[in-house]
Amino acid sequence: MARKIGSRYTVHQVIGRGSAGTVWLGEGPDGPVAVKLLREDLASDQVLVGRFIQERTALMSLDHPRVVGVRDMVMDGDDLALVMELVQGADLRSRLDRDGPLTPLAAVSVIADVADGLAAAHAAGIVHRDVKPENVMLDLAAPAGPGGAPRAKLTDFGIARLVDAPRRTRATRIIGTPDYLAPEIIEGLEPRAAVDIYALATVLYELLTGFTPFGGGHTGAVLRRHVTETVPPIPGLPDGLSRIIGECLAKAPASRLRAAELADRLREQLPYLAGLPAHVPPQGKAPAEELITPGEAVYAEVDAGPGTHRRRRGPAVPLVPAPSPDSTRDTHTSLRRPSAQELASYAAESQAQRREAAPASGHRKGRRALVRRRRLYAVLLAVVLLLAGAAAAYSAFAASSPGTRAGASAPWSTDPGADTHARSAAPNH
Ligand SMILES: Nc1ncnc2c1ncn2[C@@H]1O[C@H](COP(=O)(O)OP(=O)(O)OP(=O)(O)O)[C@@H](O)[C@H]1O
Repeated sequence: MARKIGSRYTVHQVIGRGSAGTVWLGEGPDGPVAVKLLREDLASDQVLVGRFIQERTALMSLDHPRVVGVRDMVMDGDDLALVMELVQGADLRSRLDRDGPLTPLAAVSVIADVADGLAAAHAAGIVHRDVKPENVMLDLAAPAGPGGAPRAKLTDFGIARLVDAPRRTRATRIIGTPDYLAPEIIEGLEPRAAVDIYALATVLYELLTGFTPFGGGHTGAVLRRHVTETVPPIPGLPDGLSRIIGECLAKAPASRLRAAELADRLREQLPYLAGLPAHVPPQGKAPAEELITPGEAVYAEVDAGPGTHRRRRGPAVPLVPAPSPDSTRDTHTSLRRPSAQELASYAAESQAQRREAAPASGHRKGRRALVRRRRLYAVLLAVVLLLAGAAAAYSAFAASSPGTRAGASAPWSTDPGADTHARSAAPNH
């Protein structure tokens, strides 16, 4: 059913839904467009509308081949809509869900494209703040890139800020998608360009392996890992590419590469990636799932504006996928920011858990096994001594009491009444 949006656009059919609204296929004066109609509750928020007007110029002036262009921003009665360039293709999440990890060549080519888009945005002073596979469109109408990889475009620029800032971004809350959140956001710092680099490196990791480096399990566990854990290495990757991923996932924002540098460094890697196969994730239980502790429930508070907290698209579990109902990924969530003490306690807890769970060196592993064996022997010895003592005491008692001999089966009865009855009845026999 066709519907008018403002005086210039008509939308025909829904092509996608996200947390902020519905995306429609539409028609404008210059041809086909994609129109994102924001949710009603957002569209009626006066602060958001003000922000919408404020951001209009910045978002519309971001013009780059690796960014999905915002053509117009429309306010019409109850409708608040972003009119975008229509991309003939699919988002990267759908591609990943359908086909699994990409070959290293395709993954790096796609991420280099997105880094180009980010470089343009950062140069214009715009931080995306919600880089994730859902927000990368694969442009299937464009000629393919290196190794036949589709060209990529980053979309949803400024949406996280636009939609979330007016009502929810207080000092105590975190806005974003947990798997891709840079540690400084969790620690309460103002998100700068480096948060996009961290998120993009997380996406690269996910394209290569099929899972995010710190995702999986309870949201609190995910946040803690971002702050305290080191990146699990990807086997079989050229060192140069592993180094790039490590630098971009550095905990300190200043240590990360800038977007333009990242794009260049990734393209330098392309010759070394030709012919490398896509990663096949092993099956089994994810070690990170075992690291989740009950204390992490303090993070569970979620701002439940309609649609702001969605769980979907299956598990994003570190190392191997685990079909746990708790391991689906939150997308675009508003969370309570943990206090410094909570983070510190999670850090300490994390180290302790790591000592327990991480593969130990042969020496430490052997020593722990020895200590465990000794403890087991001590417990067994104590049980044997106790039983021997009890048996001796019983034989002494049995020898000195004829009444007990008469009701010999009674002391072993599981019925306390039977036991009492046997002993009290014996003298009458
Ligand atoms: N410019 C576009 N051209 C073509 N399809 C688009 C365009 N923008 C979005 N879509 C489609 O609409 C779907 C929903 O997009 P939307 O941006 O609303 O949500 P999302 O990014 O998937 O999730 P969230 O908003 O929760 O982060 C996308 O998955 C994509 O398939």
